[in-house]
Amino acid sequence: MTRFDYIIAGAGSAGCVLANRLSANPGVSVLLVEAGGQDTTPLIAMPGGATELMGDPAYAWHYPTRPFGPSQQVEYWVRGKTLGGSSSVNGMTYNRGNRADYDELESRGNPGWGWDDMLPVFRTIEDNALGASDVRGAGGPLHVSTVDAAEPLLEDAIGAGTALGWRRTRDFNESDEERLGYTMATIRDGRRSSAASAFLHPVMDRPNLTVAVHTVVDRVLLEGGRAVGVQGRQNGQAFEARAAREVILATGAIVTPKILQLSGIGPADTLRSAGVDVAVDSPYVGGRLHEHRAFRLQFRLTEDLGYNKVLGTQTGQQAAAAEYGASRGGVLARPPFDIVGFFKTRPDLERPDAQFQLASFSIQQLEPAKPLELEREPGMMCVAYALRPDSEGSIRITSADPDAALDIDPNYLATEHDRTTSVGLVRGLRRLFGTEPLANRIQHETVPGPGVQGDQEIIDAGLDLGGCGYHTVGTCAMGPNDDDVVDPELRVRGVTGLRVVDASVLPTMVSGNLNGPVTAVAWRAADLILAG
Ligand SMILES: Cc1cc2nc3c(=O)[nH]c(=O)nc-3n(C[C@H](O)[C@H](O)[C@H](O)COP(=O)(O)OP(=O)(O)OC[C@H]3O[C@@H](n4cnc5c(N)ncnc54)[C@H](O)[C@@H]3O)c2cc1C
Repeated sequence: MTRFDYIIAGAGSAGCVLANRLSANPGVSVLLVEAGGQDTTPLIAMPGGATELMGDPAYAWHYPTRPFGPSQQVEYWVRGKTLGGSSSVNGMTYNRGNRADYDELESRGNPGWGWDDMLPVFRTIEDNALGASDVRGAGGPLHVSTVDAAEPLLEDAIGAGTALGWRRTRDFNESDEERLGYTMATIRDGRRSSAASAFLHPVMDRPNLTVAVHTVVDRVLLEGGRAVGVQGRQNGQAFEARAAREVILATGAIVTPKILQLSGIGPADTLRSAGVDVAVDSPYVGGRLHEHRAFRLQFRLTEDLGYNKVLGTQTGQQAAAAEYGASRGGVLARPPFDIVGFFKTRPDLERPDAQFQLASFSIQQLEPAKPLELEREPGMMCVAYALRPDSEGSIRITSADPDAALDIDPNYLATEHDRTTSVGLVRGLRRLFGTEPLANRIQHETVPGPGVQGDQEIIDAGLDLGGCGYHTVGTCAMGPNDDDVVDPELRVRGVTGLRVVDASVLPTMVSGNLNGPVTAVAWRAADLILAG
């Protein structure tokens, strides 16, 4: 059996940062364990490969949820399964969330997580093409740029937003007002900047860092109330490794609570009914889950504009690939969503409560765990969600067998806040698409369609035709109370030598997409771990 100072489970957004930071001291040995394989496929570096990767079981996990909504559909929650984790398959939109999000985290009893602590972290990790400023970083490992596209259709969409009073911006992270513009993304010069390319590959040759791919962690080894290692399978064979200092779970907000529960740390009733001995009765492991419910709107265009024509046929795809190969340019060098915007669903709000992302293509009805298919006719798609949902779902094991399906209950739109905000956001987006100069480009709404008008109809359509935001948080949330899963230093309560560092530690949703925030959480967590 092998022994290391630190074992990090999961080489995703958080795990790659931790591996980089913890192995910086050559006197410390680090094992990074990843269930997926190497990230060598060119589809990862090419931004346009994201939609293909999401449907490919070699690079993505597909976790089924409980049936929900009017049609009792089962939804598949996608996560990255390779070095870089979800940052290798995600949509690359770069948002950090705002001052108020982090200040709230701190005011809930988590010292050191407020904006004044986190802004310097973001500035350290960023290499923003807009250059350094009071609120931006340059020269850091993570490449970020605003992917402009001076296309008439997109310009008209931005024009409609500014006509509604939303500010046009090139840096969404500068302010928290109503704003829209071309997507700021973890892309530079036509290449994705994943957590692996930014933080892991540059240090892979350190002799004190071991990276074990195709290695699944099933359980944390506990001895006398201390985490002493991990147990799992490597290429199908039993695998065990020991940690002299700490085990750190960074397997993401779906799997980290699963591993804790399989290790006997979780709600006693869940563990007992799954046949797992209870080591620590920790009631909120897997609970307090928050996820964005993304509503989808689609529109038919009056002219043959947008990407359906280019990417909807094999010839068009080949031409786009040739353009990308020749110059790393064209549509495949862009993030899936061209425009991002934030707005208020009610004028009296202090800050935006809705986010949308707009693409100049439209998709056929989603099929579980299948690549997206584009429509043939010209269309635009918009996905949007209530920024800070407070409905609480859960993730529970159903058996002591690590291969058994999880019980994932999204519990979407369970609160009045989430329902009202979601209805407001759909109405706000219809206003955007009905405003000139964009209105002139729109023939009609195809999804959910003009017949869907009442509040309940809008909510039902969002549940049946929308999707998850891929932003699960809260399942091992930090907090000051005895029953919070981890303390503000991300140590798992009830045992020693064990931390959680990934999206699951955030007790509330940050206002936006999650890759940037998780990267920053991991950077700060590394400081805490190194400080002992
Ligand atoms: C399809 C998709 C699109 C997204 N789009 C965006 C976007 O545009 N912008 C944005 O900011 N955010 C986006 N996100 C969200 C963001 O990427 C994630 O929130 C973030 O990457 C989560 O980081 P993490 O470290 O918590 O987990 P992950 O990055 O998911 O890492 C977890 C890692 O653990 C590994 N693992 C899982 N189980 C085991 C096991 N048992 N043993 C060992 N290893 C295991 C996984 O393979 C993975 O590599 C998207 C996410 C997805 C899935």
